[in-house]
Amino acid sequence: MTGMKPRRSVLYMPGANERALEKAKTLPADALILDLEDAVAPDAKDAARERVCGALGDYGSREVAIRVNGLETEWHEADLRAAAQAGPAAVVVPKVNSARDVHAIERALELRGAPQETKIWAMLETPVAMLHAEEIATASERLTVLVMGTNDLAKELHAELVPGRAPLLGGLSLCLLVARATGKVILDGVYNDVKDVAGFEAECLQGKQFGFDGKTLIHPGQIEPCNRVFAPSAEEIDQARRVIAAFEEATAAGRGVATVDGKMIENLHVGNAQRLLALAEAIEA
Ligand SMILES: CC(C)(COP(=O)(O)OP(=O)(O)OC[C@H]1O[C@@H](n2cnc3c(N)ncnc32)[C@H](O)[C@@H]1OP(=O)(O)O)[C@@H](O)C(=O)NCCC(=O)NCCSC(=O)C[C@H](O)C(=O)O
Ligand SMILES: [Mg+2]
Repeated sequence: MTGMKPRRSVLYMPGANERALEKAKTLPADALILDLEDAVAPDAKDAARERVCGALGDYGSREVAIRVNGLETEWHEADLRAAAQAGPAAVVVPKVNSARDVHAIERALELRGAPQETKIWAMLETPVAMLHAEEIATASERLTVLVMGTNDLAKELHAELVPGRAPLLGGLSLCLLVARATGKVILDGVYNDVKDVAGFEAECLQGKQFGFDGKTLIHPGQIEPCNRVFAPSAEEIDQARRVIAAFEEATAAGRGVATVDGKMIENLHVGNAQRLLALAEAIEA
């Protein structure tokens, strides 16, 4: 678990919005996605591409990704060429529907000389992607992160975005199963109402309880609550330390099981406790 990267809060910024790109330098999001897709109007695509690719060096040690336009669009080719040359931490690809799509991106990045450090983050946001999630996740070693696109998914499903997200839970669960089965990081979708703090926190908590590694965001005001919810709390850290200590003690005494606060602890609980402590350390660092 060394080298674990916190990705509690991953903020989208419209690539055409100079003010937002500037402001993000001082924002405490774990990672940033400079967007060339939905947040940029067609007339502004070329200027946004140039601005975003030129801005990459300005965000310190944080992961900075570029979201390109989708494979079927007229801007995709130019976006990918520019991103490959700029060498962001990742290229975020919207509306990935198959392993073939991932292979096409991988080939294009290699042909255009993208550094190996530039990873692929695939957005899962269509019904077809839900059905192909496993083949997408396993299509390339370069693909390290799955990103839920819950607005597009709701649109494609003809579903409503309601508190608790009942219409989306099947897709969210499926993608989480795939992420965990294939060892990929997975980020939850965005919450559109930037003024609804309580609703946003409730959705962060739901995402954390599901097992998401973090959440994608659209506004600076969402960063602090998101970081808080997705970080291990002081109680969770204390509990994890006690689980590890109790299990070590049991093992030393020749037992394979222990109890902490009256609850059974086995080897499998130790793995989770170690992961939680590694995340806490990575956040601290
Ligand atoms: C949602 C917004 C349009 C709201 O804009 P606005 O009302 O102007 O916000 P504020 O006035 O409250 O802004 C306050 C200051 O914060 C800066 N700001 C705002 N948003 C960002 C941001 N995302 N990153 C960095 N900085 C930001 C403003 O410039 C103000 O700064 P200052 O002047 O110094 O006070 C707006 O927040 C916005 O455009 N958000 C991002 C939208 C976006 O990126 N959308 C695309 C990604 S989401 C998506 O595509 C979903 C997915 O694909 C799916 O299918 O679900
Ligand atoms: Mg989308």
